[in-house]
Order: sequence, then structure tokens, then C-alpha cells
Amino acid sequence: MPKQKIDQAFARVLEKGNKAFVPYIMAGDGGLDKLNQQLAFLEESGATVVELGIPFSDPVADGPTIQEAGIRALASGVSLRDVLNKLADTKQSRNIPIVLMTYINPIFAYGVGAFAKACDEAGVDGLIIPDLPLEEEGIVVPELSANSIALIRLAALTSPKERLAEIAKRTEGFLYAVTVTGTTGARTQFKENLAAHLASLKEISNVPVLAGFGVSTPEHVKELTANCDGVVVGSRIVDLLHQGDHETIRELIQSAVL
Ligand SMILES: O=P(O)(O)OC[C@@H](O)[C@@H](O)c1c[nH]c2ccccc12
Repeated sequence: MPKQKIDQAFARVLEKGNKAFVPYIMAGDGGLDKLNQQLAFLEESGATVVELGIPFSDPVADGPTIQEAGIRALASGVSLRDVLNKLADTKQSRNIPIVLMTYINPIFAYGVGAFAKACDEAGVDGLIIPDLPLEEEGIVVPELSANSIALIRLAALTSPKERLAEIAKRTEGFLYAVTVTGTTGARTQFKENLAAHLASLKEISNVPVLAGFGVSTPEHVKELTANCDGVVVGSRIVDLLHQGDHETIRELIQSAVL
């Protein structure tokens, strides 16, 4: 029951009074051979769930750091199919839930039914599809549900109240609260009214609310988790992993622990 695996992972962390930490890495950055080792390192370091990006040629939601990681991964010839095969081969060696981040196009190219089945076989627990609006998600939801794969919805800062309510109602696993307007990438400061925005999402969500986009320091983690259940950190982790700075990654993950 993959969906439940995500729910249980969050419950375990939150019950202890800690906050959830979801690192994002780009699959195939550094070579696909490294993937299993990278996932093991994140699991050991205390990550709650891992968000694994699929390299894509047209990453419209991504800023420079993740675009470059995608270019490195594509240059080494990594495809969605390769990532799913690698995850399936190494499934027994990990416990941490895996959420794939991919745009809708590679899913179409794969075939929605075949993709959902391959995700299940690979031990994928959830999906983030940033360019799939609520109105269009009917094209994937039945196949994902049939394979117990959670679809994590994104709440934009600019969404009107009624839309946020619908997103909160439908999301599975967690609610991804996007903290900025714009693309992914480390930032230095957040909007003043962000705390209130996160608190209002907490009120309407039945699942954990995680803040992501721009989170890059332990101070950010503390600041944001005062009003939500955890954080997603992408660009900063991608950078540190590329530099081989495992110690700083570990410290960042541990900043979510009380
Ligand atoms: O890189 P940042 O600013 O830390 O943001 C998280 C992010 O990288 C990760 O969740 C992500 C990567 N690509 C995305 C596309 C859409 C939504 C989310 C993502």
C-alpha cells in the first residue's frame, strides 16, 4: 500500500514533535549508478520522504540550479524508463518513500497506464506533476488510484480561496505549499504574509502541509515550520550534492528535528 507508506512516514516524524524534511534530487545527476547510494544517504541522514526529479528537456517550473542538474542527467542519457528500472532493481534496499517529480509530457509518452504500473513495480509512492492543473488531472487519477500512488497537489500563493480549498481536499500524501511566485531556486527571504498563508493552509488540510521553493538554510526551516509540518528543499540540496558536501546536507536535514 504505497500511499499509506507516505502517511506513515509523516505520522512517525510528527508524532515525536519533529518536522518533516523532504529533499529533492535529480535522478541521474552524477550518473544513474549513484542513485541508490544517494537515496541511502538521504534516508540515513533523517529525510522523511525523497522527491526524485525526472530529467526533462523543457522544465518550465525550474530555476537555473535544477535546470542545470537536468542537463547533466540528460547528457548522461538518463530517461524516465531507466530511472524506473533502476528503482525497481534496488527496491529491496530502501524503506524511505519515494515521490517522483515529472512533467506530464514524459508520462504521456510512456502511456499513462503503463507508467502507473511501472511506478508501482518500482516502489514509487507518490507523484508531483507541476504542469497538470486540477481541471486536467482526470487523465491520470484513475490509473494512479488503481495502483495506490498518491498525487501530491501544489498550492500556489496566487490561487484564490475556493481553488485552495479544492486542492487541499483532493491532495494525497501531503499538501505542497509553494512559498514564492516563480520558479524553483534558493532565495534569501520570504514574503511577510507567508506565515499567515501557511497557517491558513494548515486549517483547511487534512494531510501534512509542507512548504517548498526557496528553502535553503536551517533558519528558513525553523521559520517556515513554525506554521507548517515540514519543508521540501531542492536547489540547495542539488548544489550541495553536486559539490560533494554531504555534511552540510546532513545538518540541513537535521534542522527539522527538534
Ligand atoms: O529548488 P527549491 O527552490 O528548493 O524548490 C523545491 C523544488 O526544487 C522541488 O520540489 C521541485 C523541483 N522541480 C519542481 C517543479 C515543480 C514543483 C516542485 C519542484
